[in-house]
Amino acid sequence: MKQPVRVAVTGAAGQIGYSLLFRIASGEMLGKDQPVILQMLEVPFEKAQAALKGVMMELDDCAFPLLAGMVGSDDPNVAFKDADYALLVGARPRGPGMERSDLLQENAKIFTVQGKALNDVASRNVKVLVVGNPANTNAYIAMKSAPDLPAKNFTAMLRLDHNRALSQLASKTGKAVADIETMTVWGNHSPTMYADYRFATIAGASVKDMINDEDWNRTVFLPTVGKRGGAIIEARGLSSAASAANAAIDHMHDWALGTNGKWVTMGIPSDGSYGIPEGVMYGVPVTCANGEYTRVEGLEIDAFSRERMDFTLNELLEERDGVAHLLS
Ligand SMILES: NC(=O)c1ccc[n+]([C@@H]2O[C@H](COP(=O)([O-])OP(=O)(O)OC[C@H]3O[C@@H](n4cnc5c(N)ncnc54)[C@H](O)[C@@H]3O)[C@@H](O)[C@H]2O)c1
Ligand SMILES: O=C(O)C[C@H](O)C(=O)O
Repeated sequence: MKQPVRVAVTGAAGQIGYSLLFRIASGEMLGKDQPVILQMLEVPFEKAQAALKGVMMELDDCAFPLLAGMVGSDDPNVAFKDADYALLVGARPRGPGMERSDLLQENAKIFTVQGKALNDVASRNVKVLVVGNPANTNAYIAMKSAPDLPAKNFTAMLRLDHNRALSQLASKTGKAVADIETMTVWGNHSPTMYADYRFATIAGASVKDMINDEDWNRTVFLPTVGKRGGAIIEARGLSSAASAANAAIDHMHDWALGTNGKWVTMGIPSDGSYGIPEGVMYGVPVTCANGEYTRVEGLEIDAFSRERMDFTLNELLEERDGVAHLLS
């Protein structure tokens, strides 16, 4: 049996937490041979702490063979202690009619505190995934607040957008989701994201040629994928939870266990390639192996793609400027 690893999850009593924790404890994230210790963080309010206790009681009641221990806390220094993985979910979610920028200031403060705590107490190899919105900028803030940890350890979740794009393409082409390869989503997890199927293939054939409808790409596909989060909020009255938890599982699973050469999308700090300034937390195609991600390099960027990639970049640069005062 492997030694247990420590998985910290913030916002553990929230909607996404409720869809996420049981799957981590059952081995869906890190493998059916990997014991885990769950270290769960919630806000220091009676209602949230009581709800967290209830979640922990239910985790107990599942008698998961891989659940080697549990910690519930309102202190980031306890929840992140020696953490090997940290899923930063806890944040205020967007309600109907709200844009992510409305949440920026409020949530930014959370991620300076949590970045510092990760810096102080987490494993030096901790893999951090930020889910709480605005995810890219929150990940950027956490990374900047943790100067002693490698910047590459901090990532933002674009996987839900990636999965949404796959489903739309499967439906359009009448093919199976599992058969679609080399799809990506560039930029910010927001409606400005650029879901790009120019390189995507199904059984070696080009998806772009198969669809052969640039108007559909621009007027149906891109807005559908980009605004899907808002559409779900309108329909449910709450932001996506099970699909978001599923994407978080996919992201961490692939980062830890590898993608066998398959492309997935991760928000990672830019190295300056594709004209994205260094350090910006930007969605790009990656492959994963041996616990590391590697950016897919050298893709051709045409004029339309450049425009879309710069548009989402500019939003990220504005968000970055909006939180600069918290990082000085
Ligand atoms: N990146 C994505 O693709 C994606 C997708 C869906 C939702 N989200 C975001 O995920 C976040 C969580 O969504 P949810 O539906 O679970 O919300 P929720 O309100 O149901 O749960 C959030 C939980 O976080 C807790 N929390 C708030 N601040 C905290 C802090 N400082 N430390 C620890 N816990 C804290 C709250 O008490 C609450 O229990 C939101 O920001 C939402 O917008 C991101
Ligand atoms: O848009 C939101 O706030 C919810 C979430 O980010 C989503 O994409 O479903």
